[in-house]
Amino acid sequence: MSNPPHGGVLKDLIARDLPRHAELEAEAETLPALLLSERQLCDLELILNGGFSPLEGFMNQEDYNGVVKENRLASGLLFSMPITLDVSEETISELGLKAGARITLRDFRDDRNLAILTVDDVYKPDKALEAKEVFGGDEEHPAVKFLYETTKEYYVGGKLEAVNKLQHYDFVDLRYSPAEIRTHFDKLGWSRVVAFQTRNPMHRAHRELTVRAARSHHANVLIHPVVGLTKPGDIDHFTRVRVYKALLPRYPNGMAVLGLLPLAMRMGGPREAIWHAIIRKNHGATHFIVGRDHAGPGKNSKGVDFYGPYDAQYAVEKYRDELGIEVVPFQMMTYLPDSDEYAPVDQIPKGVRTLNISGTELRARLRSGREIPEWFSYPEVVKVLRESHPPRSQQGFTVLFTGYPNSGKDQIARALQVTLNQQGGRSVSLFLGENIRHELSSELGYNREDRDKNIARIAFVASELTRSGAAVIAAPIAPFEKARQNARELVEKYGDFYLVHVATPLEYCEKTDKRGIYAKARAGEIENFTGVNDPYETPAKPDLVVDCEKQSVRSIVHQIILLLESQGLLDRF
Ligand SMILES: Nc1ncnc2c1ncn2[C@@H]1O[C@H](COP(=O)(O)OS(=O)(=O)O)[C@@H](OP(=O)(O)O)[C@H]1O
Repeated sequence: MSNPPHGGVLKDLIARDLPRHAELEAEAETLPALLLSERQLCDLELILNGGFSPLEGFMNQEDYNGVVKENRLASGLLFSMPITLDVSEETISELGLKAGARITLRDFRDDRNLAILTVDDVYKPDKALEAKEVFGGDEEHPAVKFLYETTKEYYVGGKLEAVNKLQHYDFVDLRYSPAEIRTHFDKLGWSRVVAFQTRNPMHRAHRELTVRAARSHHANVLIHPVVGLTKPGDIDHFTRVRVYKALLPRYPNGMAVLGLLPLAMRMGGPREAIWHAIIRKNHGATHFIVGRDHAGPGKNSKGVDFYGPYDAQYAVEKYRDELGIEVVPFQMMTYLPDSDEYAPVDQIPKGVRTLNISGTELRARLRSGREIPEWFSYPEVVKVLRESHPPRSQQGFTVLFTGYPNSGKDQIARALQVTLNQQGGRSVSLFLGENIRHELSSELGYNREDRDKNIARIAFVASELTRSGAAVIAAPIAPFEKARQNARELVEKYGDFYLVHVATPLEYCEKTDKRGIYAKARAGEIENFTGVNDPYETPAKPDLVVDCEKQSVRSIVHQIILLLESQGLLDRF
């Protein structure tokens, strides 16, 4: 038998409402509909499948106030995280949201009807209070930023009736609802289960920690990673799940199960730890590991920790009697090279040597292709990480040339393409100003708005190619600083971006113009011609400045190659 759910009854609304499916589906089609955001969908999924039991819907004002102020629902039951459905004033009037109204909640990805909400109340939350009480109030806290920047001004409370499950297309076999995982535990004959929450890849330390927890509590292990929303910048869940799958065979046979949790984390430290424990209890776990700085977002920009390292552990300890799931506090595990074992940091005798690789160090090693030792992680785990974090020599990048017409940027761009092709190892895409005007921007002219659009399109394509590991060489005029800066920001999400200012003087560009295009512009036959009757903004922070009047194309290309080499992009293994 698994642990009873929070409040005693698993609120599996999908199972409850299945007998009325046809009727509810028909009604859902007739009601005003609200398209849910990604975060709202995560919350909805866990309300519908009972992961948030005893909730049967989004919180009304009474529940919300109780949870914000004292971690309690109106019934008095412990609950630490506000689960609310936010809407704007326009949506309230568009959908006619008022007590008693019924609306359909839809999935924005496929327009499927997921649930019908019967409105209990519509209320305006005190965001400052929520920010302070629930998350600690620091304006840089990701959940506080989300609250102020993304969350709408009103909340709608009300119970839900389930119409359809959310559709998932990734790792479907590993997604267990609470009822499914409980059945699975029963099948395996597990009655004591210690759940492990994670939003990071797992290495040897995590395997040791979970096995120790299992050993000391005579339990089996549920590896229960979050695959909904985690902290921005985290390793994507596709990579992480492949890591967990690779790690699983390293557990003694039959000891551990991997199940994915579609939770939208808030990074709420102590509040979140209580919430996580309740969710795991609903999934049938009897024990829950709470580590150092559990669900904490780290430090703010001043280097101050959002939470103390053990705040989460104190919080769960405070409610231990009513949580109904035993919390297993854990210290960080550290490697002891002399005995080739892992031990909790607080149990290491003075003078014993320890080794550790921080997350930052790990990322640096992945980037450079440097060794990741077996004492830290398993080769099969490292292999998965390396596949999604290729070394610099296999990462994509973009070189954007900017300069006057006939500045020589096209010749340099072509020569650079040939040089990179000679080196091999990457696909190289070349976008000359005129090709792009022909293929991608044929309807655009040369006023500022159109030029900005042209550069934005080049940047979009360049960013996608950079993401997939290609080298992109683009050579538009790109006369405006803002558009160049936007291009940089977009590409840098996925790889390196280098701006090369081809600063050949205008007179020289004009003098050597064999196409006669400057002459036409001077004769008034071309409007908005850069350098003649349209401005060129000199780049404020180019990565390189070159000049075709003074330098040969060959020497300029060599300079660029040296720049790329210095950044590790041309290394060979
Ligand atoms: N009005 C006007 N101003 C500037 N350039 C003009 C104009 N009309 C046509 N051309 C020719 O169009 C070529 C491509 O321009 P771009 O797409 O690079 O311009 S921009 O970056 O969008 O500003 C560019 O060629 P290259 O310099 O060879 O790229 C110009 O020769």
